Amino acid sequence: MSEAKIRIENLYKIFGPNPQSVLGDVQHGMSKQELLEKHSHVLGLKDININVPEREISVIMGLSGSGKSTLIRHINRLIEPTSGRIVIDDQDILGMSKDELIEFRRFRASMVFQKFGLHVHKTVASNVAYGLTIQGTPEAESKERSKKWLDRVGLSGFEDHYPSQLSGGMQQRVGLARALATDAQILLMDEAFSALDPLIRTDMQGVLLSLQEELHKTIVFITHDLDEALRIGDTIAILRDGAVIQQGTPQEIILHPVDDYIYDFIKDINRSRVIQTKSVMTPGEAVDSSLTLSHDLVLEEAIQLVTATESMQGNVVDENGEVIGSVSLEQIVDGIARPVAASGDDVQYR
Ligand SMILES: Nc1ncnc2c1ncn2[C@@H]1O[C@H](COP(=O)(O)OP(=O)(O)OP(=O)(O)O)[C@@H](O)[C@H]1O
Repeated sequence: MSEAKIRIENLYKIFGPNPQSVLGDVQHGMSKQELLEKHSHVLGLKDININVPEREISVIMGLSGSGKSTLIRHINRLIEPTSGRIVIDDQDILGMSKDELIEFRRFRASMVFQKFGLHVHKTVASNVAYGLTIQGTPEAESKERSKKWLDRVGLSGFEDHYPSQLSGGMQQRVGLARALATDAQILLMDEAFSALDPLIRTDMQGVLLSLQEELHKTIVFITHDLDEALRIGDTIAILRDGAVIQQGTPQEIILHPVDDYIYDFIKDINRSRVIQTKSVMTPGEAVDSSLTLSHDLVLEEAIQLVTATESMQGNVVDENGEVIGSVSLEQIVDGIARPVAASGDDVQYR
């Protein structure tokens, strides 16, 4: 895993007239419900500790009201914490002056919003150039960069259109181009695709993933949708009532849900499309089979290849083509059928 670009440490956020007066109670375990009933304060975030690795997509997932928006808005200090630290590139952003903060938002962190946040009276090209204009970039250069990013998100030819002339999916492409045009290393995406129809949404996820293969931004992506989280997240943190219940890679979360709450989230997913060969294989030496399977091949595809062999097994190779283990038909079927730990042990939920 890459180094942490953003470190969120012991972060608490309490909404209400006097958060400091009830912070101690929350730190000693007072629940969200009790805090509301006894002290009329709302617990937004509770002891959040998350490392956001550089050049990866970190998904924050949770149901409505779990604290996702509150959390992402701390990263560019649209919200001030009650307590805790947010360290970006080894700098505690809570110590930034007003000017440093403006600089940070202009050059280092861009945001993509659920409702696109476009200027309705500006053309598509001006919307994309907006961040560059406030950075002080000369007009000709802004224009050129705006055009380049519109090309990259598949909107060349739409420069002079207005947002209302575009579909929702196209408007969000403009939102994405605007965020990318500033060259900020950090992208904060708050339910960025949630307002889109399912097919367009899947399409936008593909656009983001293919751009990311080349750009390697540090992306914090908020969603309430598990399929989206599994598809785009290098890591996922799941929030409930303002606290992180589990964080890990999609494979870890599916194979090792820490409790019933997480299990309820994952139990209906199509495991064969998410679990990869490496997660069910026996690590070690090659077995007698002419079949090689990539370590990240999903089980749905692996099962077809393995059933076509005589020995009903194959060797698993890493990205360099080196054998790292083997997998049998039985292991694949087991992985698809029920939750198993990477070790092959059954997972107990209670
Ligand atoms: N300004 C505020 N004042 C009081 N309570 C707030 C404020 N902002 C958020 N909250 C509360 O904090 C909790 C977390 O809210 P938040 O909006 O971060 O959740 P969310 O997971 O983003 O939900 P959604 O998906 O519905 O946007 C909720 O209980 C919410 O009511």
